[in-house]
This record gives sequence, structure tokens and C-alpha cells, in this order.
Amino acid sequence: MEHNARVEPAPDGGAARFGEEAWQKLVSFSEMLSAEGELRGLVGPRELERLWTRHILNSTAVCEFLPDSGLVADVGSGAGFPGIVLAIVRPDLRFDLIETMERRTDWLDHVKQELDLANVRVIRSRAEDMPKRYAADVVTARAVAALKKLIPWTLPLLKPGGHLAALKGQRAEQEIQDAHSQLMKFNAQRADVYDVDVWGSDEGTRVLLVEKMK
Ligand SMILES: C[S@@+](CC[C@H](N)C(=O)[O-])C[C@H]1O[C@@H](n2cnc3c(N)ncnc32)[C@H](O)[C@@H]1O
Repeated sequence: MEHNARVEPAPDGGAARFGEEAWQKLVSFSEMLSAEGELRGLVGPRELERLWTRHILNSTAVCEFLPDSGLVADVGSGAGFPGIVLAIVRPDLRFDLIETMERRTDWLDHVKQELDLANVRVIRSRAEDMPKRYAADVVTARAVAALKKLIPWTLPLLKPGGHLAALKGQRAEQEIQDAHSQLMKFNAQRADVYDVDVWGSDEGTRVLLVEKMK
């Protein structure tokens, strides 16, 4: 596949970091996004210039908050961040990508087929409309909504003792304060912010981790 000149090149050393198979799939995912992402209205042209650092590698920051085994639900996956990236890096975990827009679930299904991601299920739904019995070990979310909205959407999707890991920016602490009553109402045990280094990028990121009561 021909590379778009504006697309940020992949960093060196990815195969050593993520394993050969996962790295090949991450590169293929970047190529699919470069070729089709703009046309399909999934990523803006400026975003292709920072596809690796701002999006693909940024998504990997959630890895250290994933469970040893079980089910991860990525709410509002959009073009596949962080859900597709995490599913590639952790083929031993099951991933449900819960996304409300058909255009985006069509894309996510296409990526699942092309990259042969047997651990991925694409679910077209709003997070808040998922069945009551749904129970994930971890829910992930990036750029979906402020925490006070995310809590009612995502804590009901978690098993007791499960975690919401949301990629957030500088206002993460303020978001926790603003979500105080939702955190109490939906049985959050604690909410903390972690500064995380992102491999291959100079830009770190922040993960807001909410634990649901056991
Ligand atoms: C700004 S995009 C972010 C996409 C991706 N997470 C990322 O970081 O690039 C937000 C996505 O969340 C989806 N979304 C918004 N509200 C949702 C909900 N209640 N349940 C599931 N998906 C939702 C939108 O359709 C959109 O694809």
C-alpha cells in the first residue's frame, strides 16, 4: 500500500516492544487509516500527521491498566482508539468495541476482518443501552465525554471491583471533582489520575482510573 506523504512514519523498534505479529498489525492499521480514514470521515487530515504519537501510541498507554485475563469494553471507539490498538497488543484478552455510529461500526468491522482480530466483537449500541447483565473487567474510553457523563454510561458495564480507564487531558482532577455525585451514586470506590509515559512518543498522557466497589 502506498504511503500518504503527510502520514507520520512509524517509530523504530516497535517489533521488539510489542512483538512481531502485533507490530505488523499496528502498521497495517496505520496504513488502513492513512488510505481510508480521511475519506470515511474518521480522522482529519491534520491527525494523519500525528497518527502514531497522538493516536496509536497514545492508545497503548492504557496497557498497564488492563487485566491479566477477561473482557475489556471500549466505549466510543470511533476509528479504533484505544480499542483496536489494545486488541492488537493484547490478543489474549477479549474486547467489545461499543460504538453508536453505524459508519464507525462498519469501519471497525472492516478492520477486524482485515487484521483477523478474533478477540474483537463490534457492538453497535450506546453504552447506556447495553444489557443490564453485561459485566466487563475493564472499560476504556478516550475523548468520549466528561467523567460526570462517562460514569453513568460505563460503571454499570463493570463487574464489582472492575475499573474504568479513561485517557484524559490536563483537566482530569477537575473532572473528578465535577463528577463527585455520579461517583457516589454509581458505587465508585476511588478515582485516581496517573501520568503515563508513552513509548515512542515525547508526549506523555494521563489515565483517569475509577474502581467500582467490590
Ligand atoms: C470524539 S470520538 C472519539 C473516538 C475515539 N475514542 C478516539 O479517541 O479517537 C467519540 C466517539 O464516541 C461515540 N459515542 C458517543 N457517545 C456514545 C455512547 N453513549 N455510547 C457509545 N459510543 C458513543 C461517538 O459516536 C464517537 O465515535
